[in-house]
Amino acid sequence: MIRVGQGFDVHQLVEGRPCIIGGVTIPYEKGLLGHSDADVLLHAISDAILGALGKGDIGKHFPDTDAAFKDADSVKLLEEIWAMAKAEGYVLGNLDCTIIAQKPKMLPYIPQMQEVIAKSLECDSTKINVKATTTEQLGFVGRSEGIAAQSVVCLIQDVL
Ligand SMILES: Nc1ccn([C@@H]2O[C@H](COP(=O)(O)O)[C@@H](O)[C@H]2O)c(=O)n1
Ligand SMILES: C[C@@]1(CO)OP(=O)(O)OP(=O)(O)OC[C@H]1O
Repeated sequence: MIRVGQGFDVHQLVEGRPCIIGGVTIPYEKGLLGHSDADVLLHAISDAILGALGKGDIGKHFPDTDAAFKDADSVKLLEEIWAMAKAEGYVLGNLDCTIIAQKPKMLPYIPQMQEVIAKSLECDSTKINVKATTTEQLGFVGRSEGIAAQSVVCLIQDVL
């Protein structure tokens, strides 16, 4: 069986927080605000996988009211979600995602993000595509008030 899912997330950019996107800490004057490490890209990917599995969203599994997830490493959350997919016999077909950010420049960090994501999803990094775009200075992203990310995923159930 083939299942598809999509995910979308937004986090506010504030001073005094690290800028962690796709599991990579990017040097920047601001970082993303959240209950966890606020890794907007990994949250969009997590939601896409949960969507494909028909299992709700990241907040359902890791509530932002639970102190256990304060400053949580989103790589670990993604790995837990991937364990659910594996338990149902799925492998990753492919994953495509977009970071929507006016700043900072993502391009230099994308290969490293793809490696982190591929390791978490136990697949070759050729199955993972990360892109970035600005909003041409329009809207909250364009004013650098926040960063958004979206993702689509294709999961294939191993039916040997
Ligand atoms: N935060 C970002 C945004 C964009 N990029 C790269 O720049 C290219 C041009 O962006 P446009 O929004 O003007 O289309 C884009 O294709 C990305 O390669 C980036 O690295 N970081
Ligand atoms: C990841 C979780 C974990 O508590 O916290 P946040 O970092 O606030 O992220 P968000 O994408 O707003 O919602 C999911 C939360 O449950």
